[in-house]
Amino acid sequence: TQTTRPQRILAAVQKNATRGDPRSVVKAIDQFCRHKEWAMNVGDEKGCILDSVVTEVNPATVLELGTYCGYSTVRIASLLPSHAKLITLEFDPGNAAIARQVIAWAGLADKIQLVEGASGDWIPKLKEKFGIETFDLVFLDHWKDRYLPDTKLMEECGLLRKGSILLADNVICPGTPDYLEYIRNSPRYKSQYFKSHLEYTKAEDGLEKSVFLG
Ligand SMILES: CNc1ncnc2c1ncn2[C@@H]1O[C@H](/C=C/CNC(=O)c2cc(-c3ccc(F)cc3)cc(O)c2O)[C@@H](O)[C@H]1O
Ligand SMILES: [Mg+2]
Repeated sequence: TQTTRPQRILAAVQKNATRGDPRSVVKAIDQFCRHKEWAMNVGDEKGCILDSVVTEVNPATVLELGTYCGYSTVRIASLLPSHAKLITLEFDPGNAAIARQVIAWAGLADKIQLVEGASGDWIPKLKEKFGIETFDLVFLDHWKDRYLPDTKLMEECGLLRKGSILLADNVICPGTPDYLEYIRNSPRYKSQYFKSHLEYTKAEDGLEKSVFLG
């Protein structure tokens, strides 16, 4: 019977990556997606920008919206300080199951809390459920038409503090026009665009980094 793309990505990790070595997991997925089968991971080029932001922010608390196969989850968690926590939300059970195994292979399960559910349902519960005050860094990479409503929801739920960083993937391709318009014109954010390319292609894409001003 036919496997799914996430299942094929996991197989590539288990075949080519070293258990407990997050960078080898990242490399195995990038090799597979560049040479065998494209997939919507943030990828190696935008991944380097993600790495630099994570390193600069050195966050104690991270929220990721849209785990998919766990590529960016592993990439971010591999750079976090020992006490730091990453919560990642994924509502597709199949994708969540694959991501858990990718995260386990990387040896990062103790740093990552994968919550199987929809961002709209879970954002209002994160404080009480996980004892989170605010997030130092949020990585947005889920359905593109949900970036704006979920950002407003995070504001309303008091999950952002002065200095919290939002990093959004795909602001050009597929594009998040309503989010960009809001975040670039709001007096409550200072934004910066990092021009790059759509993962594993020559098409333009980029990341938008926004600081919440309180
Ligand atoms: C809405 N609330 C939500 N709560 C929890 N999880 C959610 C979610 N929305 C989506 N998800 C999950 O995130 C993932 C979805 C990601 C959506 N990403 C994209 O559509 C995307 C798409 C492209 C893309 C670009 C060009 C192209 F030709 C085709 C695709 C590139 C990317 O980098 C992308 O991130 C899935 O695993 C889905 O189940
Ligand atoms: Mg993306």
